[in-house]
Amino acid sequence: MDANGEELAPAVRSILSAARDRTGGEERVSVEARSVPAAFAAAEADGRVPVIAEVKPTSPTTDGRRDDDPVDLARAMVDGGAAALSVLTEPEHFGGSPASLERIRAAVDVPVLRKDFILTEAQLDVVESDVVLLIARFVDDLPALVAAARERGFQPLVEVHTRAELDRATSAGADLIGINNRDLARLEVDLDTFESLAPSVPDDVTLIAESGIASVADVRRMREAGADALLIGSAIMDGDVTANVRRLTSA
Ligand SMILES: O=P(O)(O)OC[C@@H](O)[C@@H](O)c1c[nH]c2ccccc12
Repeated sequence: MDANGEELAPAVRSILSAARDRTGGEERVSVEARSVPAAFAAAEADGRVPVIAEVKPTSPTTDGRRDDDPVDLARAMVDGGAAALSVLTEPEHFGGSPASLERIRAAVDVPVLRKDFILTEAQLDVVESDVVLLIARFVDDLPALVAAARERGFQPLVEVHTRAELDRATSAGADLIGINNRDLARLEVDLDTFESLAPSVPDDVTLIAESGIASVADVRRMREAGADALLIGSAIMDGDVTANVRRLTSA
């Protein structure tokens, strides 16, 4: 059971137990972050839908695995018009690594989000990135971790899936919020999640729709519901990533 009083999917329990075992960095990092709101505004000014394209070699809900060089994938996504990138650093269930993120961030000039299951302050010190994901459902002291991320120069992206988590995110001072359409208890995706929570998000928050966005119609649907940007993984990783990003950013 977790804080929501709901049993998590076995894959998610395994992810969390691995995350609890991972140590942090030795030294506190200090980041000069590339601005996410500026990157989204630049995409809009250029007529592109702001998309955060995700380098996700595999996942518990994906068949198979992509073994291309993550730097090649990242460059191809930027060529297709991605406003920012998300890079999985979770090694055991998503095929990611902090080293891939470091190489990708050195190779591109868009903001890079570190996608991982960060539970402790020391885990922030593993690698530099422009944005770090903090999952409201799993972080006990959200205000403390949001503050710790900002002290290091990161822009914290707080991920929520319910109204209660959204309230915790806003009271923790989050100004970059992602609504995850995937339910981590059952691993099912439902785009209604974004539509039902978005109206309760304060106007000054930069709001991202996450997961399950597969088509141009899905992109339009999330934009109409108030998404400033979209976080898209599987639909981009499946096939020609440049063409996929181009299609989804021109929606
Ligand atoms: O592949 P999708 O359905 O486009 O989803 C991307 C992203 O939202 C998803 O990978 C994700 C959302 N929140 C997470 C937390 C950890 C790991 C992964 C995720």
